[in-house]
Amino acid sequence: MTPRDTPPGPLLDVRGLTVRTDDGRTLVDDLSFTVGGGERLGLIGESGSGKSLTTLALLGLLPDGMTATGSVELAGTQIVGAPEKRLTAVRGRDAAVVFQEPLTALDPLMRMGRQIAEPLARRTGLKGRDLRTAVTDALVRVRLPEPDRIAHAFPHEISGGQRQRVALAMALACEPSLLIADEPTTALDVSVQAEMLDLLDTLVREREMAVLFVSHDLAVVAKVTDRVLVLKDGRAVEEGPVLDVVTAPKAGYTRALVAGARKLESALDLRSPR
Ligand SMILES: Nc1ncnc2c1ncn2[C@@H]1O[C@H](COP(=O)(O)OP(=O)(O)OP(=O)(O)O)[C@@H](O)[C@H]1O
Repeated sequence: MTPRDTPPGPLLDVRGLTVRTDDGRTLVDDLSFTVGGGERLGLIGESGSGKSLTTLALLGLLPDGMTATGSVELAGTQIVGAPEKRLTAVRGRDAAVVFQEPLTALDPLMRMGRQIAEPLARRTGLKGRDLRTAVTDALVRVRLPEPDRIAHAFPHEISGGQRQRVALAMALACEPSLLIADEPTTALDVSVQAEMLDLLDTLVREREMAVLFVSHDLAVVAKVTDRVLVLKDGRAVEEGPVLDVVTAPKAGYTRALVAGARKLESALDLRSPR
């Protein structure tokens, strides 16, 4: 990871984050949490609990008709209320996001190689043949076979699992300090899911990158995070080390989540020591 002049304190410091619609509905309610450099936090809750809106608010990407209040400091930059120019500088460099549906992040009319080349060129200044080599390397690093074929393909010409790897390669191309992964495996087949989780785990570990991992699936979160924050109806109901929350959940809602978590046992067995 390229060292940057980041101020002391957590990499991501969220205080009293609240998201309201223009017609007065509160969808995220007074949320506070931190993510330190290299730390992995899981954000968990069932559908509609406010996970996606929280991640969008962290990067100033809320849809029209919604407003965030409170404070989100990312690597020392205040995101809430920041002008677009400041947000553009932060996105990709300090935090990059991988969404559930990679097509959200990919331009359907641009070959995959060019899409990865753009952030790579911005960060490294590479051009021409060197840039092409760097693109191939980035595709190899996310374990894509036939990187040259993938680089020449359009998004619809490769599989969903391959697209998600390309989206991950794009997110990593800027070497962000924080990777936000919003249900990155939910749309994938179960076998592909496990590979993707393993890949994500390895790549962020190598880079000592912090991760905010968003999922409705406690088993998945238990595999890849250190700490977990449980959301219900836009509010935090519980937070703690993932093993504590899983083995001794305090809130009734968390207890129900744990009871319902499929394959939790096997997930914990597979959890690699950190
Ligand atoms: N563009 C929008 N306009 C109005 N309400 C919205 C919008 N997007 C989300 N919501 C509402 O905000 C609440 C939180 O949604 P959010 O998408 O953050 O939940 P989530 O936990 O990410 O769920 P899922 O796992 O299904 O994506 C829900 O009640 C949802 O209906």
